Amino acid sequence: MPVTTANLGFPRIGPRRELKKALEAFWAGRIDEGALRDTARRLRAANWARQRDAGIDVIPSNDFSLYDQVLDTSVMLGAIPAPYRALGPQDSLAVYFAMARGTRSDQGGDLPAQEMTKWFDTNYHFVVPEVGPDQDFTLCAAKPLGEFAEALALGHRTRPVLLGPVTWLLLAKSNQAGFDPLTLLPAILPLYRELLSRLRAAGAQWVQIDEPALVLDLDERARSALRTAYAALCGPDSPRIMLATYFGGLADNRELALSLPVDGLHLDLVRAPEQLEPVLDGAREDLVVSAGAIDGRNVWKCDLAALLDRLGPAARARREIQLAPSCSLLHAPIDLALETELDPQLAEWLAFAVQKLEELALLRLGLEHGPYVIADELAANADAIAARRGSALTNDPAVRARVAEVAPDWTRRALPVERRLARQRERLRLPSLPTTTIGSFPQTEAVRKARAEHRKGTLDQAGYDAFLRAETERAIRRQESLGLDVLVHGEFERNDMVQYFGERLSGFAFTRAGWVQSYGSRCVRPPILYGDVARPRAMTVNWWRHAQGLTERPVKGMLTGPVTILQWSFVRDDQPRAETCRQIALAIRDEVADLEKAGARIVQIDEAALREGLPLRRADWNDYLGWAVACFRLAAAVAAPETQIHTHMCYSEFNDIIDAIGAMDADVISIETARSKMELLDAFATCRYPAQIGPGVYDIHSPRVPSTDEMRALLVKARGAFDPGQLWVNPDCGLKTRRWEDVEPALANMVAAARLVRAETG
Ligand SMILES: Nc1nc2c(c(=O)[nH]1)N[C@@H](CNc1ccc(C(=O)N[C@@H](CCC(=O)N[C@@H](CCC(=O)N[C@@H](CCC(=O)O)C(=O)O)C(=O)O)C(=O)O)cc1)CN2
Ligand code: MET
Ligand SMILES: [Zn+2]
Repeated sequence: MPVTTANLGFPRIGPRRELKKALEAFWAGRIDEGALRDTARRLRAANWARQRDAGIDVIPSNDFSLYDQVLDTSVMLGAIPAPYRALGPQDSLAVYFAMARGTRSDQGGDLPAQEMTKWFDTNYHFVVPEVGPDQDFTLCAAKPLGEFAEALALGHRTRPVLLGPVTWLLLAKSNQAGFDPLTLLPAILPLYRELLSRLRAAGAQWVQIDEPALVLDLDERARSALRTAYAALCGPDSPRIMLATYFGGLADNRELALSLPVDGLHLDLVRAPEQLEPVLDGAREDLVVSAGAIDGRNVWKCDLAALLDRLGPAARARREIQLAPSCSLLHAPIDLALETELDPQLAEWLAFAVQKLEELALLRLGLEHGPYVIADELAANADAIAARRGSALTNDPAVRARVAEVAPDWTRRALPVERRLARQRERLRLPSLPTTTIGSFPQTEAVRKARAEHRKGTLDQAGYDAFLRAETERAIRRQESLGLDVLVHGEFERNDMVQYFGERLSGFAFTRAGWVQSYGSRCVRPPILYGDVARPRAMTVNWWRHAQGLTERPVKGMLTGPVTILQWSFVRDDQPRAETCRQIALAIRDEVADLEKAGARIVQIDEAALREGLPLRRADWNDYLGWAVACFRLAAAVAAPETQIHTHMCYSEFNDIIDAIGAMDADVISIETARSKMELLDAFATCRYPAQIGPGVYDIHSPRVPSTDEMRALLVKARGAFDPGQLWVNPDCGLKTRRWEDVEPALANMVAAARLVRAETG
């Protein structure tokens, strides 16, 4: 049987972030819809051509999105809450972007954005579908059909990608307590059937339906929903269906998956290599097995020889095998060829999206015709793998020795939380319901321009520093006049909360163009953590000292925590993540000690990604939470009892990990709650969280300015769940993506709300 190559999805932002730039220009009114759609069309055409040129047989369509593929699915099904629906036709950009971003009052609207949350265990965010009991659905198939036709006209008979109905419903939230979105399955299946038959009529021979929910712990409802769904969707009117699972193994869902009448099954063999044999053994003979053998979530070159060995037997059997990345390449940077400044030795070890597709093509040649047809490439690949394994770059004996020295008391603070808080109260003398922000202030055009000029060399170090110091001073003055109680320096010197630290630690490398979409137009450039991590010198102390020197009010030292640095980097795969994380924790611990020595009374250690790093299967939780919490404590516990340790987390569902949150033993935690209207607080209240907590009252993901009343109502709700002395008042997250014009009135309203509630509480 032939071996084919397939891709599950290609990054859509463009090699130079063309989509980001076009979106932001459109939102700012600088370009019109036609120009935005032209850019989108050009990007799709270029992506299809690149995939074909790389040797990919099965190329996806409808993997493109102007914002998010889950939102695309909601709109396609007509799951549009009434206030947005009123803004225009189902497929209009007005409706689409209102759901994604909310509408601004100065433009005649005042709608909040829909909730956003993390896509499985990635740093990609999707817009959460919202449905209710009297939900009606209406199919608008323009996007998948349009993109299929567009590709066909360019000579590519693509395999359209659809998000599966069961995963879509499992990700949806109900707008009414007690309602289970999964009960809507019978209502959406006819729409999917209609869509499939129209795709088939348009010439699609296959579709890829993503059901990553199949790698989760599923209850019987979800399992039976999958059976019902695929019994309905597979049939003579549909194209053949490649059911895609990724981000983990099928494990106890394997038999279920194999019982579905689909034509193909995609497996993530990077996260769960052990599932290949049992699937091959258990599958119908005509089931096409898609082997997700190349890591779509990391940047390392594959080991070609090892993969030829592993996949050889499957390729020689009678079944059709497809070679693919483990998941969509959405999570990988686009093209290593754009990196001109990487250490050439390190560059030899890497593969980005384009290179990963080339690896697939090589692998196919090797499997089909024997390794000798790719002898040169195999030899080069083996050299790179061996060089990385043996390289001194990845091994720093001093770091190893220090990690070995860590003793249990390094992770314990000297006093229990109640006694620490008492001392901190004495020292800080804050009002009740103290107000603060999460750290960053707007990264304005001017800030980015200064940084870009500094990098290019047109602004010298002294000039750049002077600029940043002035910017920090302005932020301090603004916070003082807003009446905030605990201040921040504003993070103007940071390009990103992870990249900034990576750039100051050894063991990390950086790309020029290795952008990965985080949400909408927002991208990150995850550092590449290739070696042992050490901190050559203090990273933040001078900025903190400058800021604290400008004001009497306490300024928080501001650090990113070890788990978050780990989670948002491309991490070495030659040792356990826990080991790498401990090295980062020691570096952050030294920074905490230095900030304290410099006089910081409060140090915030952000662990925004702690929840996102949670394994998808419950059976793996304890192990992860054990080392992740220990790493946070290793970083924090060096602080004296009177130094207040804050932590911050966003988009976190804490209900099921609340014990671990408590075990972090922070003095204050700030969390995202505004969008979910304080839903999260129950967990903290029920477990009688002993420390202090700042539930976000201002949704910073949207440019909308929340009113005093609205934030006051949220605070009143929070006050019901906690002791008055326990609560802080703050936004959901940092303000770097916002403009001062929105931030100032919003924070003024926030301070006013805090004062109202203080007065009411007496
Ligand atoms: N790593 C990470 N993950 C996270 C978050 C986060 O802050 N960091 N926050 C949460 C939400 N996610 C977010 C992700 C990105 C951004 C964001 O604002 N990203 C910026 C880029 C930030 C950055 O790296 N900026 C650099 C580079 C700026 C830039 O574009 N420079 C140009 C040159 C510009 C010029 O020459 O004028 C270039 O490099 O091409 C800088 O400021 O220095 C963006 O997309 O616009 C916000 C939130 C969850 N995950
Ligand atoms: N201190 C960081 C900031 O305010 C925390 C952000 S969490 C994504 O931007
Ligand atoms: Zn945050």
